[in-house]
Amino acid sequence: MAFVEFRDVRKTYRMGEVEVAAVDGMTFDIEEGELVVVVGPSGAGKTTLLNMLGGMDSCTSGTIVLDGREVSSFDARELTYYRRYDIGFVFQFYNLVQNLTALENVELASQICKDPLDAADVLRQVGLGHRLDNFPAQLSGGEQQRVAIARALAKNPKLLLCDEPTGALDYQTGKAILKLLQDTSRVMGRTVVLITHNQAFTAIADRVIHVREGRAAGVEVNERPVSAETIEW
Ligand SMILES: Nc1ncnc2c1ncn2[C@@H]1O[C@H](COP(=O)(O)OP(=O)(O)OP(=O)(O)O)[C@@H](O)[C@H]1O
Repeated sequence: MAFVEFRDVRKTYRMGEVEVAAVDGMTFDIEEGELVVVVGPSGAGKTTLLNMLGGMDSCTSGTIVLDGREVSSFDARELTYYRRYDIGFVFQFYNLVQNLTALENVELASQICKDPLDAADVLRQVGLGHRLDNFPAQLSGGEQQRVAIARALAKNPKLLLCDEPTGALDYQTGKAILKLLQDTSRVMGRTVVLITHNQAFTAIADRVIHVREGRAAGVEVNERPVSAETIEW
């Protein structure tokens, strides 16, 4: 059994008389410790996929399994625990609490977890050891995204889910964040799922899931992923 399994997963939204199939029979596996890039055009179903994997949305049919547990059969209470204990989220816009320091932002997340990592240690790991006491407004965009990544990692999650994490960053800063996410998988051994519309990111992934019209149109295992520093777009 794979670490993550999606089996014929569907998500339909009803808008008046019309039903929209945001995800329309999606099947793929993810192995533990992989960096996975989910790529596809706007409207393909990437965010819907991520929301279901992260327990923020439930599927209409199909099966979703993480680490041997059937997430797709969880009730609302189980989903709350799942989001809290098992999943770390990183979004395009960092969503930090503005009146808390970098350290306090990370500690806030650790406080709701069972087995959190030390907040200062994780901030040092993401290269922010010298910024612990700064407020978000005193940090650059890239530094704020590092805090957001530290906040997600401090929960010691089974899965780190990232939705367009470089979308608001300039080219060089975006590359540095990609490198950090790649190291999060390679060095720290975390399973990282990154969604993007940028095809260039596929070169750094262990596994690439191409999403088109609500389906996994192709899944590639990349035998030789390149370092995030070397890609260009
Ligand atoms: N809550 C909703 N209600 C109705 N339709 C929705 C809802 N969420 C998503 N959709 C539709 O489902 C489809 C897939 O949307 P989704 O946001 O998953 O795509 P995406 O690949 O993440 O796109 P983008 O790259 O633009 O964020 C789109 O046609 C979208 O309009």
